[in-house]
Amino acid sequence: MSMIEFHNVEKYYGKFHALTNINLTIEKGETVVLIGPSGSGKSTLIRTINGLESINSGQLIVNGFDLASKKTNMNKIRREVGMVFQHFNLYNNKTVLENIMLGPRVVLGRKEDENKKIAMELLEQVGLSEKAESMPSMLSGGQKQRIAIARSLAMHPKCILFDEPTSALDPEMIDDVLNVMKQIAKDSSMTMVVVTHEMGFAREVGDRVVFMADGQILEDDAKEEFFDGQPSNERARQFLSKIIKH
Ligand SMILES: Nc1ncnc2c1ncn2[C@@H]1O[C@H](COP(=O)(O)OP(=O)(O)OP(=O)(O)O)[C@@H](O)[C@H]1O
Repeated sequence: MSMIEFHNVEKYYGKFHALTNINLTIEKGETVVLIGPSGSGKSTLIRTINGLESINSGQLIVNGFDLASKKTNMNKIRREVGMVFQHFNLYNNKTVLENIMLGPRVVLGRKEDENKKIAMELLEQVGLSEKAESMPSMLSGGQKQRIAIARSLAMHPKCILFDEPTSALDPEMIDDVLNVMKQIAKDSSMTMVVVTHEMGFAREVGDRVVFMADGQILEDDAKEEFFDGQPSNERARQFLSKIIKH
């Protein structure tokens, strides 16, 4: 069974056609990088996977569950599919440790000792053990994003969606966050869908690159094909040469 399957998916915002005939299958353990110009529908696509946006037609299956079916428990989908946002979305009135422990305590009922142990291990994994008792306002953007990643991992998701996780960061913070993401990508059991312009990340740990424009998927290639060959789509080629230049 694949982790994510889009079949002929359409999405409208009012009359605006945001996603057109999306067909995309993502296997368990794959890291897929989604690229494309601003407004091409990348965020919309990624947000349909955990139900933050609904679809208008077609079929979207996540870990075997049909998201359009009333029988599907969306809370279960959101437990299994984590999300990391551009602007972190941490609870600013809670310590770093509390930010990480809250979801597992409330949603999973994880016992306090075990919850704390897992949270501390994750803080170590993202290189921020010494920040456990800090408030998010005391952290840099890159540190906040690493905490947001740890918080997502604490739920033991099967899949994590990353929506431009480094685009709000100062350049010197970006590598710290990408390194944490690369570590996660190397864990072969985790499925990752990443909207990013960081082609170094795609080259190093991506399995596939998907190019979108105007709400459509115009290119879906294995990484080697995308970078070492040439995307067959003209717009994808132009986009690639533009982002690689900058
Ligand atoms: N809630 C909404 N209501 C109406 N239109 C929307 C809404 N959200 C997004 N759109 C429109 O849908 C299109 C796709 O937006 P989306 O955010 O998915 O693109 P994107 O590729 O992620 O862009 P960016 O790289 O700038 O974040 C855009 O034209 C946007 O204006």
